[in-house]
Amino acid sequence: MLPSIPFDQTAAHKKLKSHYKTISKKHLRELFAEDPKRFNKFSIRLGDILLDYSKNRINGRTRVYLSQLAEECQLGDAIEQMFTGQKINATEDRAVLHTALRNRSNEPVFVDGQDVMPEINAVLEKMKEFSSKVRSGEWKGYTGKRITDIVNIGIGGSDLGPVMVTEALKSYGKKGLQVHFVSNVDGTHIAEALKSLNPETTLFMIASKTFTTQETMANAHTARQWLLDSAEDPEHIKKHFVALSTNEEQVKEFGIDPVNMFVFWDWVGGRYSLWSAIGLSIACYIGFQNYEQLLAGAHDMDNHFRHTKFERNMPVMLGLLGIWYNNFFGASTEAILPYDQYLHRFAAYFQQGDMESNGKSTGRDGQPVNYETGPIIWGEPGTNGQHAFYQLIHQGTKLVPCDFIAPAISHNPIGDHHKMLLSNFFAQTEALMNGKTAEEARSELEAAGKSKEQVDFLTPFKVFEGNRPTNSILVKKITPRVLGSLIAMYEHKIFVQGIIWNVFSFDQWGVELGKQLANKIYPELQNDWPIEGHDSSTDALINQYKKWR
Ligand SMILES: O=P(O)(O)OC[C@H]1O[C@H](O)[C@H](O)[C@@H](O)[C@@H]1O
Repeated sequence: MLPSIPFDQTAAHKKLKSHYKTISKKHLRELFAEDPKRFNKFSIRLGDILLDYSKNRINGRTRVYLSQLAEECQLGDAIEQMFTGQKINATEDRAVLHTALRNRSNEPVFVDGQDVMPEINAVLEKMKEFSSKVRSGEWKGYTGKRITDIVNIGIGGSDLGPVMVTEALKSYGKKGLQVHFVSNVDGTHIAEALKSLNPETTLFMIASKTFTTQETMANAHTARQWLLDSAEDPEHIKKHFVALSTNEEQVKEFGIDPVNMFVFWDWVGGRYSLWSAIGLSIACYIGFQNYEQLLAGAHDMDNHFRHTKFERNMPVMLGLLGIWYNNFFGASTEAILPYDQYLHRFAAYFQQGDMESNGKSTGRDGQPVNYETGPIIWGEPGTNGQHAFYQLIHQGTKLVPCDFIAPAISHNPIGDHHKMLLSNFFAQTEALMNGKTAEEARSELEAAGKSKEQVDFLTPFKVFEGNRPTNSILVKKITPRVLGSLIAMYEHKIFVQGIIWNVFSFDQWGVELGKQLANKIYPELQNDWPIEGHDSSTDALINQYKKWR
């Protein structure tokens, strides 16, 4: 059982609160001037990943207090509880073992006294065999042709991870094999996906932990009908449908041969499932060896997280810095800004990862928390974001701590593109930190030949306060291994924060209400009679819809 320690009542919280009064008056420029070794002090290197967190509004003392906060909240014990299969997801009475899925050491991990590694390895072996058959063309469709297109049908965690990773590792993708993702119950999604596909060469992966999710089941049935419209004989389904799920009964009921089922377990959270059978589309697309590298990268980060003291621990420091801004500076959002077009779904992926995990307001003691918990996560790749929303980050009234991520080596070294991209990456964090003083703005305007009146008028608009905190995550190259480490780093950051905020990070009760209400309204839409019984707004909207459809 995880401890339940209200974080705002810890001694470290008190210290941080009064320390904040000093630090918040300091400009990052001053902090850098005071300490020439700042980068050395506040950066961590792990293999091909460098985390520079020196451009944060902290000094050595801040880090000491933040680490004390983690100690007081018994983070170390909580980490051990997760890795050793304790049922830390208490509201669902489940262990949390995505780390076992990528446990390349193969050391036993026990749940209820049973080692889970043999079954994990068996599924990985099955994924290896299957993916190599699909890639080599040995796996054939109902007319004997090789598979050219994989359609993953799933939503939430059964979609976002595979989408993000296959996009991020596109340069490792197999030629002649396309992956498509259908998630939305909006018929447009599947209709558009199927438009260009040939049933003879298309393989569907029905990805659903529960195999009861409305959207996924609706899309899966539509896909099955689409296949049968051409293949006719239901016997052919087994050549074109596989299931990735924990629910064997429902898979059978749908008509997928259990031989074509890739299982995982209730101790894999949906938003942490790309390391499980849910990763099959990834393994087929980039090849099993590369998929194993992804797992290995995550395992590297797992080891680092589990065995490194807090002050040198990437996920711990990222988590603590997030708490520093969220709970002491009052920042309510965090931006993730990858300077890598391949990572264009990275922020979207962690919107679910973070917001579904820590978007909670009940403490582990069952009491409402009276402090802020999970932030709003958002972001887009640079440099696009610079021309869209960076104005607010630079000069708006809100504090937006940002993570900047970039690879030193591009997969597409065309001309000077990468140098231009990276010059923007470096320039942005520098500008956010330093800002521009009124004097600097004035002299720039004067140098540009502006009149005295123009200089007086324009100067206030050209001033940048700076002092905007950023983390820079510079990696050598976005390889499967580096990506695996990056994903695991953010997963563990979320874990750290959930422990300290005293919430349960691995359930998602908040998603249920919408589902329940939609299920109630769905039958009301089956006829054209006006309805009543909801509030006046909902009644009127439904009735207008019935008139218009
Ligand atoms: O994999 P499934 O059982 O179909 O669930 C898909 C998704 O359903 C819900 O929205 C949950 O909140 C998500 O965490 C989950 O990933």
